[in-house]
Amino acid sequence: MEILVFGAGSLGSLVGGLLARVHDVTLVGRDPHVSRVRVDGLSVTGAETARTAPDAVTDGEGRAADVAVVTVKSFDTAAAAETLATGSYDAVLSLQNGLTEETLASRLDATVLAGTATYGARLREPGRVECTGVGRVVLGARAGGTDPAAERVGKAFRDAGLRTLVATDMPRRRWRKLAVNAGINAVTALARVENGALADGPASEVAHRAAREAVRVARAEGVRLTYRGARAAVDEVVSDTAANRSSMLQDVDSGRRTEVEAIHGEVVARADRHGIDAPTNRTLADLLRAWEAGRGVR
Ligand SMILES: NC(=O)C1=CN([C@@H]2O[C@H](COP(=O)(O)OP(=O)(O)OC[C@H]3O[C@@H](n4cnc5c(N)ncnc54)[C@H](O)[C@@H]3O)[C@@H](O)[C@H]2O)C=CC1
Ligand SMILES: CC(C)(CO)C(=O)C(=O)O
Repeated sequence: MEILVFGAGSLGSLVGGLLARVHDVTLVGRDPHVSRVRVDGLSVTGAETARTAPDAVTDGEGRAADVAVVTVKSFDTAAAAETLATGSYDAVLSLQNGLTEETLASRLDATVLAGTATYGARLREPGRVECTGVGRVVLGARAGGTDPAAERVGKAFRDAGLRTLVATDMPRRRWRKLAVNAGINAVTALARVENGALADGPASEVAHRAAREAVRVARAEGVRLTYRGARAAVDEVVSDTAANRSSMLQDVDSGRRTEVEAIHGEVVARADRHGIDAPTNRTLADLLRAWEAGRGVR
C-alpha cells in the first residue's frame, strides 16, 4: 500500500517507520529529521525495533497515496488539511489526540477515518525515534459502523506488525480517550507529576472530575459513555502508564505549546454549546493558557 504520514515527529516517525517494513511510505516532516532520514534511513529503537528507508519530504503539497495518516499536533490540523486537500488520497486517518477528524472532514473530499494510538513515541534525534511503549492502534469509520477503507487500512497496519483493531464504535472510543486525556493531561502538566501520581489523593479527585465532565458532554452529544466506565478507564491508564510523563507534561517540560485547546478547551466549548457546566476543565484550561501566554508559546 502507498502510505503518506503527515507529521513525521514522534508518533508519525514510529508508525511510519514500522509501516515502511512492508509498505511504500512517505514521511512529511521537517528538517533536520527529514534530511537525515533521506540520507541514513529511519531507525526505530526501544520497545519496537526497525531500520527502514521511507521516502521523506518537507513539502506535502500535491501528493498522492492510498492513505494519508495524520500525526501533526492537534493545533496544526487545519493547516495539514489545507495541504492534504491539494493531493489525492482514498482515505485519511487521524491518530491524533482530540476530536480532529471533524476538522479534516470539513476540508477534505477523501473518506476520513477516526483512530486512536496508545503506542508511546519520542523522537530522540534526527533519524531516530524511540518506541517508549507498545500499545495499540484502533481505527474505524468516523461515525461508527463498518467501512471497507477501515478494513483495508487496518490490514495494512497489521501486515506491518502494528497491533491494530478495526472497531465499529469509534465515536465512543474517541470520546473515552478524550475523557482520559481530560482527566490526566492538564493535571499531570500543572502538578508536574507522572501519571502514577493520580492513583489517589487530591490530584486523583481533580482528574476524575475532569473526566466526568467530558462524559457529560459526550452524553449530551448522543455518545453512550458511562461515568463509571470513564472513571475506570482513567484508573486503568494511570495504572498502566504510571511511569509516563504525559504528552502535556512533556510539552510543559520543554516549554512547548500544549494541546490544551483540543482537550480541555474542546470539552469546555462543547459544554457551553449544550448549556452544561464544566468548571474543572475550564479552570485547567485557563491555567494552561496562562502558562502558555507567560512562555510566549500561544
Ligand atoms: N508521541 C506519542 O507517544 C503519542 C502522540 N499522540 C498524538 O499524536 C499527535 C502527534 O504527537 P507527537 O508525534 O508527539 O508530536 P510531534 O510534535 O513530535 O510531531 C508532530 C510533527 O509534525 C510536524 N509538522 C506539523 N505540521 C507540519 C507540516 N505542515 N509539514 C510538515 N511537518 C509538519 C512537526 O514539525 C512535528 O515534527 C498528537 O495529537 C498527540 O497527542 C497520540 C498517542 C501517542
Ligand atoms: C493516555 C495518555 C494520558 C498517556 O500518557 C496520553 O494520551 C498522553 O499522555 O497524551
